[in-house]
Amino acid sequence: MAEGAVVDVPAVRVRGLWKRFGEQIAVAGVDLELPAGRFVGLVGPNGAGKTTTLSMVTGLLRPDQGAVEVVGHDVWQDPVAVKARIGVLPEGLRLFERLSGRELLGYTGRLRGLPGVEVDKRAAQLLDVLDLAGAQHKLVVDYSTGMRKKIGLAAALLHNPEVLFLDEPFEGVDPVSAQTIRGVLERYTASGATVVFSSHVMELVESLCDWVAVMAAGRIRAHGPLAEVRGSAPSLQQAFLELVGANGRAAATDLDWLGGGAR
Ligand SMILES: Nc1ncnc2c1ncn2[C@@H]1O[C@H](COP(=O)(O)OP(=O)(O)OP(=O)(O)O)[C@@H](O)[C@H]1O
Repeated sequence: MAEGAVVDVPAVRVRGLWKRFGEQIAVAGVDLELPAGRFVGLVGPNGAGKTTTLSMVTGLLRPDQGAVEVVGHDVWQDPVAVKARIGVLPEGLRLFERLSGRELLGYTGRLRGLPGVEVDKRAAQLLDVLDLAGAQHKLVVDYSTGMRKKIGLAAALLHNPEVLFLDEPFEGVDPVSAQTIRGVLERYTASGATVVFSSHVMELVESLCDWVAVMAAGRIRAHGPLAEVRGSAPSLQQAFLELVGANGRAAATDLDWLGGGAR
């Protein structure tokens, strides 16, 4: 970890977090502490509450109850301090469609208060590394799904945040670009910064993350160093299935009408 990084202050501290949508309790009392300088994976089945949790942690959604601190600052009492220190690539990212990728980064950088020369330098480097240089003058509305993820990631990294939150960052991204993104993120965490990302892809989480939080039905089922969460299971996938109780779920054998035979 880099000298001078926030060693004792966790990157994220969540206490008693709750969120209900009508009858649906999406997040049911989450307590979580994520150490700084880690590559953290937040995993869980569909509807587990990952996106709702990340939205509350990043100040996009107000919790019903509970407190969140990011690098020691309360998200809801000191939102400006938190937002200056984080980068977010949310699910269903909304971008300014009528700007080119280059213009979008220019605009984001100025909003972040960076000097124009610095914005230009960082934008050019990010576009280059993420293989978007050739498309930098295209309007964002004409970008593919993967290109949108990449320009969103560039915008989230531009101000060199202390903590980067990514919701399904690899969805729709081709394998070559995924490898590039991995490289960028590994370099970023090696310098003491923290990445928190949600994913369904266990192999990816297992190969990238050194810290994992498993969520199911609005609660944290396990969290800690990857090896600890995996325990004696042969893979994170297996540990995950055991933790979320999916092993007993009705198997596809019930669908005996599916496939050959009578229609
Ligand atoms: N705005 C909303 N209004 C009503 N219900 C919601 C809303 N957002 C989330 N939910 C519900 O809260 C629960 C948790 O949803 P959430 O999107 O946080 O899960 P997730 O773990 O991110 O799922 P996935 O992996 O499928 O993206 C689900 O039951 C979902 O239907």
